[in-house]
Amino acid sequence: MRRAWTPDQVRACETPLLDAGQGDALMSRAAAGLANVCATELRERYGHVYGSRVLALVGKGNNGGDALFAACRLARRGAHVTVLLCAGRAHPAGLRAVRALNIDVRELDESDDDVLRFLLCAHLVIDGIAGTGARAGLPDRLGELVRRWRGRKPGRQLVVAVDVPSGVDAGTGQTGGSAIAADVTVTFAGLKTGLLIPPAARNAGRVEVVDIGLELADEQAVVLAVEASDVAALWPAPEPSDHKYSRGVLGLVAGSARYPGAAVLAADAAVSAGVGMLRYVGPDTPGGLIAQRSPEVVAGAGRVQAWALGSGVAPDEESQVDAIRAALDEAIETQLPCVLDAGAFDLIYGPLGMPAILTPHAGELATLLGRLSGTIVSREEIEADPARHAKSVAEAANAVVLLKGAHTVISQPAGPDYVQGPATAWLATAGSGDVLTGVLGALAATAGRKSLPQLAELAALGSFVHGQAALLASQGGPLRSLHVAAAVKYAVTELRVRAREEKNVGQWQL
Ligand SMILES: NC(=O)C1=CN([C@@H]2O[C@H](COP(=O)(O)OP(=O)(O)OC[C@H]3O[C@@H](n4cnc5c(N)ncnc54)[C@H](OP(=O)(O)O)[C@@H]3O)[C@@H](O)[C@H]2O)[C@@H](O)CC1
Ligand SMILES: [K+]
Repeated sequence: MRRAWTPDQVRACETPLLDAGQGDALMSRAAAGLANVCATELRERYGHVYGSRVLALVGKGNNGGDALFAACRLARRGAHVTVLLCAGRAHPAGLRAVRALNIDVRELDESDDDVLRFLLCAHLVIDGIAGTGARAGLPDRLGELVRRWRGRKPGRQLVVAVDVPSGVDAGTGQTGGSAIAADVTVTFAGLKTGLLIPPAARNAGRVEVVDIGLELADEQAVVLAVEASDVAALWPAPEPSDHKYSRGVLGLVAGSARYPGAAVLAADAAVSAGVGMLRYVGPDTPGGLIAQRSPEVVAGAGRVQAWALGSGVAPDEESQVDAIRAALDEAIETQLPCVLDAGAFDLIYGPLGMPAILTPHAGELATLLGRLSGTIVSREEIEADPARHAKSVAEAANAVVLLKGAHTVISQPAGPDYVQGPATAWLATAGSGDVLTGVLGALAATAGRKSLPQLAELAALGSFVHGQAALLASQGGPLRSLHVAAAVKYAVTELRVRAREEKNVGQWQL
């Protein structure tokens, strides 16, 4: 599991060490780790550190201090370093260190053209303008220069952000008007929440964590992300004594004569994800299509361990809406977990009476937010701060909210958020959400876990595996949602087998 902490949590952890006079040591470790990553990246991209042109953008705080000391280390390894002071002042000891090495130090009072020339000619730009102490957005002139640089940036140029890309809010993940877009972010002690939360997560690139001797407690992390190594442990697997009913039965109310494909995709995905049994509730079309593709699916309602409701159901499909309503009533009575999508959202007017995962996209979240809390927000406002708005709906509906998007944000009323990054942009295609509903439904039916924190973890797991299945189905090119549904089985199997092999290798090495 990847874990992230708020800047305040990291600062609280730093304070005793700073009080004990270890601030310089912390910065020295941070700068050494930063310089090492820069050197490795320079070697990988250009073959050498010696002779490469490095530009360090330096702000007035400790983030700039890290960049200055790292610049010294790279200069000692033969890089041609230029320092651009972006705020007039800079970390005094760091500045003394670069001056002692005769490193070229410039100020932002150079002409725009000169600054752009520095930016465009560097092999490596180190972004030490601002870190955890920063607000979202860059100051006006700097922001404009960064925008112009981004428009003309050479493809091979490397941008390494120090701790967080400047211009992002390290806590909330907001970016304001302008922010640095990094290829790599070298962060210290542990991930800051803004490195996982969109939109800032898009600016971070690959994130490398440098150990500087701070111990952040795993259980206090407030944003998490499921990764490959978690799947084997978390994915529900049958015991030898299990049968189809004890594994878990999923009830699916989805699709309609108008949108039959949603039901077919959700059913395919649930079967592929390994549900004990699937009961499909709905009209002959799409019921007949499902039976043809998946003869193991049982038609009609019956006892289930979870419901997946609403994909491909329009508000005027009365029989399907009634079936959803009946399933919700049963779920409230027996506290069955439900996965609610599309057509099911129209039936939510307040806190839900059963454990549930809602799977809206930004537009549907805006509608839910308006209905549940009277707050009117646009789709764009949600995309600018998805974590906050997902949390509002999670609190108002007392449910887990999985907000679909390139980054998937999973929020719950009390407990950590999860953010799953994009596996492949090809997944942005019709039917993706229906496949996800099937996967989440299968997980809810078979995991036997239904507290909201457990459902939030399952939602993150399902989202991650959905992305891995998309990677298998895509192979770097266009994909079909049917193939993603089928690939769920192979994604889970591959990740389980890989975990077993790694465990065996580990034992052998011991
Ligand atoms: N503490 C430690 O032990 C360790 C800390 N470490 C490092 O310290 C970093 C935190 O340093 P920090 O607290 O000095 O703040 P920092 O992020 O450098 O800059 C804040 C200054 O920038 C300004 N500013 C604000 N917003 C801005 C914006 N959008 N764009 C531009 N400027 C902006 C604002 O000034 P203002 O504009 O308000 O006058 C403020 O004074 C941390 O990320 C890590 O790298 C490591 O060395 C490990 C040990
Ligand atoms: K930075």
